[in-house]
Amino acid sequence: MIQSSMSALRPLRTLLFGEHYSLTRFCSGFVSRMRYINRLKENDAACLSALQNGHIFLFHRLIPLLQCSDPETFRPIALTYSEVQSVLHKCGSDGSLLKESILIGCSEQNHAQFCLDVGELDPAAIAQNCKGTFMDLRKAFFLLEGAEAPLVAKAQALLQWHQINRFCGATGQLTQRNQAGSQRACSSSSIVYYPKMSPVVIVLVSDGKRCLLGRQSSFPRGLYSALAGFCDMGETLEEALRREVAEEVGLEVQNIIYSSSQHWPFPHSSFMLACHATVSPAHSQLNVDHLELEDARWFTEEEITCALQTGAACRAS
Ligand SMILES: NC(=O)c1ccc[n+]([C@@H]2O[C@H](COP(=O)([O-])OP(=O)(O)OC[C@H]3O[C@@H](n4cnc5c(N)ncnc54)[C@H](O)[C@@H]3O)[C@@H](O)[C@H]2O)c1
Ligand SMILES: [Mg+2]
Repeated sequence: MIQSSMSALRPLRTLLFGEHYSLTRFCSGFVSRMRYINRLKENDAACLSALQNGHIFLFHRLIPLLQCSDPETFRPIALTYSEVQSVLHKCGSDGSLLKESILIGCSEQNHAQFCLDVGELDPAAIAQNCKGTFMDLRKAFFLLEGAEAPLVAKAQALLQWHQINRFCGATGQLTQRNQAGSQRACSSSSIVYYPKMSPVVIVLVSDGKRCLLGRQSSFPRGLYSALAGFCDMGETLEEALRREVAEEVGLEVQNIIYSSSQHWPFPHSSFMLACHATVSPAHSQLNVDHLELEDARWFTEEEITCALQTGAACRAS
């Protein structure tokens, strides 16, 4: 009975997932990778062994090493442990730096992935030996392959967190990291520190026909964005959203709908929570706080479509 219902499902499976679909592999691959990463965070010896068989992405003072396949596409360079060891030796390091690698994930081929900042070494020599180029992440972010941008962003965020959290806030003593780099602990206070993200709400406000975008004076010329702001301690997502829109443009929003979330590495890790919200057309008069925003305006769908298509600055009439 079970067998016959399974075979009845086969055409549907093939339709959904293709000829090579395997239920066992499809379900267990993700689960086993997540459990593997979790185990590496808790077991220093297992993590060290995974590093020796894993892939390592290099950074220099938080700038990722990338390979440019064509002017529009960049990819991070995945090096093996022995490749990094050889590059470090050529650049005058004894290789002990490798132990400072930080776990960032696990590839679909089950290779543990790590990042390492070689900030003390000559970047030109490293780049030449690896046939890559160090490129500021802000410039490279939108040129990276879809799945690789979040991995590089996560790596940079973790490296930065370790660099600025070397001391315990309670005792002033140096903290020690675990092998995976998923935490730092102070042996005097027993406080364990975990990588931190600040929750930020970002909201597209609509009056039914137009949507509201604003710009800070620090934005590149012509760039407008949905309104955003940090959540305060004790606030819900909805409270933070209502407060930010009220502060920045003087409107009271309704009908808040959560849309999606994203880690944002700049300048220090934020956890962006994206929402939609509305105001009634009768209450859409803006009262911009110019200490926070240089400008905020209502834009029609045609204006936004045109700006996105041409890549030009989005200008209101
Ligand atoms: N439209 C946007 O502004 C936009 C778009 C994409 C990403 N972001 C990200 O969202 C973040 C927040 O947006 P914003 O700058 O408009 O926020 P905001 O409107 O809350 O104003 C920033 C100010 O909030 C204060 N603040 C409160 N909590 C803070 C914290 N945890 N970290 C730093 N500052 C804190 C500081 O005084 C800071 O100057 C930005 O740093 C940026 O990385 C914003
Ligand atoms: Mg803001």
